[in-house]
Amino acid sequence: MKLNDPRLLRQHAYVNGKWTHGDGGREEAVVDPATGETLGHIPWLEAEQIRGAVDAAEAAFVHWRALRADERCERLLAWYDLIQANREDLAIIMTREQGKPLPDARGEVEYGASFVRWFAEEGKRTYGETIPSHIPNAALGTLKEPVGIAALITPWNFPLAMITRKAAAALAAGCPVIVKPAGETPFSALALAELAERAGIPAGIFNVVLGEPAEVSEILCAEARVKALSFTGSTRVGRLLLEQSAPTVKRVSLELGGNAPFIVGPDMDPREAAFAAVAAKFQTAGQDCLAANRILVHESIHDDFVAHFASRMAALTLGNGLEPEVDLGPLIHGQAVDKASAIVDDALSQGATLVAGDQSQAPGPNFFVPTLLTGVTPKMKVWREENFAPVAGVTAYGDDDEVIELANDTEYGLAAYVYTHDIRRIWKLLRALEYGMVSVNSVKMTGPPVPFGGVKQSGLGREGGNTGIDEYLETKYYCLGALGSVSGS
Ligand SMILES: NC(=O)c1ccc[n+]([C@@H]2O[C@H](COP(=O)([O-])OP(=O)(O)OC[C@H]3O[C@@H](n4cnc5c(N)ncnc54)[C@H](O)[C@@H]3O)[C@@H](O)[C@H]2O)c1
Ligand SMILES: N[C@@H](CC=O)C(=O)O
Repeated sequence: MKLNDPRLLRQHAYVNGKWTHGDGGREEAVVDPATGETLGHIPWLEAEQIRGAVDAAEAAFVHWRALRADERCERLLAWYDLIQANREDLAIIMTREQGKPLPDARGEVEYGASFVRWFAEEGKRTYGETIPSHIPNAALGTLKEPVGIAALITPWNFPLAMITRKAAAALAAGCPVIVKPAGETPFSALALAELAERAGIPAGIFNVVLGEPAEVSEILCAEARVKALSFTGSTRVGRLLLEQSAPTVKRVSLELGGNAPFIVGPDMDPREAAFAAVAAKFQTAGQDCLAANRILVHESIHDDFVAHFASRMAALTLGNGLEPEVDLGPLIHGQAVDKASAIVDDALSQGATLVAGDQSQAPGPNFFVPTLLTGVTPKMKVWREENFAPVAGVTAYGDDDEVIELANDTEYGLAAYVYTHDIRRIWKLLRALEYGMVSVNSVKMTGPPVPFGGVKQSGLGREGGNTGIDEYLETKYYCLGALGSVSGS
């Protein structure tokens, strides 16, 4: 891989400020999903080494939490500056290991860095409260204290931003972190570790452990010294980790799967709505928790919408993300392609219509040609499951009550899109949709100030915004009694 700074491509775990081999000699290859080329190898750490990361974090916590908030802020801003200074290398690493087009990877680096700057500042605003006392001669209040060691387990679809959105909040709050990135995309995490070290974040505060996923997660969940677990990934694994964290009663934050409805009202210009729906569906080749999977179009404009959607979709270029003009890269691996094919086959066997999506045109084994299905119904897998592929399903509906029922007919509740200019309809849908985030007439909805997260089986807690740091803080109540006469208490 050609980088301006080759030292950013690390092939070791990073524990207690040291680049670490696996004691057992186990390793995993990291493969470019566009070409099948092996980009490098990462070690799998053994159980004792994972516990060693917890020992290191425990020792380092004492000093990190004792720093003033503005001192932690300085280190985080130095990290932010280094991420920005190395953004092109970080984007290349990401495109090679994840497959997304280079402009999207640059966008993710920018997005990921923005959380570091945001939380560097938020760390200075972890205010406690003064409580009007009901106890004579006492002063009551709260302090905010770091929860302790945080384990951060992250997915492969956003290999950098899903780490910084958690790690920056935890570090700003005064917590050390142990990051377990996805095995498919470890190099972005390791490059972040290299830059954290250069930024002066002390040994033991930002650790990256690598290993067999179930093994590593089990150890981190079972460790009583790990006080918080923040996971982004599938609902299936999220449930498992929640269960594994129960015996040690951890603070658990879960950012899980989505199956977003995209609702188009009868008043919409079908072309405008179709272009927006294409943008909301095909980002990261559909491998996005916010992907507009279930497109619900009012029956009066359905046919026009579908025609515009199909022609916009046909203009998307599928290919290696390093090549210019590519809109969609590959899927992460062959199983993802198999899953997408099975979902399309299931829909067709139940009566859906394939408007476009000729897989014989795929430029390589991990590529999936953007696919449009109409006549999608709630019985189909393309409705029930998060397809995580460039497969769009369209369903016609008759009125607002019907579309609300359809949109909520899923175990997921992450994000929903609404396209209409009718203010009464907007308000009705906004209130009735069972989602953590509702975006009206805008595809873009995320960013540092946003409380990102889902309801139902899409997760627990919120990341980002003015509450994201709370996931890593404990509230300590104090009662100072016997103070003598306290004016106003
Ligand atoms: N809500 C959000 O903010 C958000 C953001 C990005 C991705 N996601 C979701 O992530 C999923 C895609 O990512 P993915 O395929 O990497 O998810 P995944 O659940 O398979 O993996 C996520 C992480 O868990 C680890 N893991 C996998 N199996 C495990 C097991 N049995 N025990 C413990 N750990 C295990 C993986 O190595 C990885 O680090 C989608 O469902 C997507 O919607 C959600
Ligand atoms: N696009 C999402 C990631 C989901 O996969 C985000 O912005 O967090």
